[in-house]
Amino acid sequence: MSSMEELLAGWNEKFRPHADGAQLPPHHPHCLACGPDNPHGHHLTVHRRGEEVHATHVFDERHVGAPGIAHGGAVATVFDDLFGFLLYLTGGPAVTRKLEVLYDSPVILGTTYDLAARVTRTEGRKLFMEADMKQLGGSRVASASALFLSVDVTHFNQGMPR
Ligand SMILES: CCCCCCCC(=O)SCCNC(=O)CCNC(=O)[C@H](O)C(C)(C)COP(=O)(O)OP(=O)(O)OC[C@H]1O[C@@H](n2cnc3c(N)ncnc32)[C@H](O)[C@@H]1OP(=O)(O)O
Repeated sequence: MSSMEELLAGWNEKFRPHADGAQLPPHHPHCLACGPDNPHGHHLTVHRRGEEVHATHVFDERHVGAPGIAHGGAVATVFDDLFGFLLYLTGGPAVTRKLEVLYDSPVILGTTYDLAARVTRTEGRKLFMEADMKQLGGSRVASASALFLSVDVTHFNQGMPR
């Protein structure tokens, strides 16, 4: 099965309503952040909590930037993908148009972090989102804001081999 077929497989299942507390399905098996079959991936597991999505995550040596510290791009990857799970609550596909990350403190490898994301405003096709990453029961280490734009499923045809 191609990655595109994997993305579209169960599309209706992905965008059906998900109960509060439910674990949300990965975008597709090889997704860099949430795909269970991607050996380089973050294997993010995400749950719905009310109108938010939540995850806990431990960055490891595959995500290293400075020694012992997560690469800023890896942190951004996790935020971007977490925003992608909010689409299961808003009910349709959208893609990142703008992503901004504020790095408050180094994200330390081997440490468990709590992440939460929410939609703050919608305006036509525009979805404005915010997220934060905190030490367990502790202070914020990073936050992010994003603009996603709703797209038709044909958007993803652009990834098909030519
Ligand atoms: C199934 C889901 C998986 C989710 C995985 C996790 C998320 C991802 O990693 S997605 C991958 C990364 N993102 C991408 O590849 C997207 C690449 N970009 C594109 O394809 C296009 O630019 C796309 C589709 C986003 C937008 O294109 P297009 O439809 O032409 O929109 P565009 O005309 O630029 O903008 C639409 C509206 O947004 C507004 N807008 C655009 N950029 C901004 C901005 N930075 N700030 C505020 N408004 C903006 C525009 O002004 C316009 O407003 P209006 O309709 O009121 O005039």
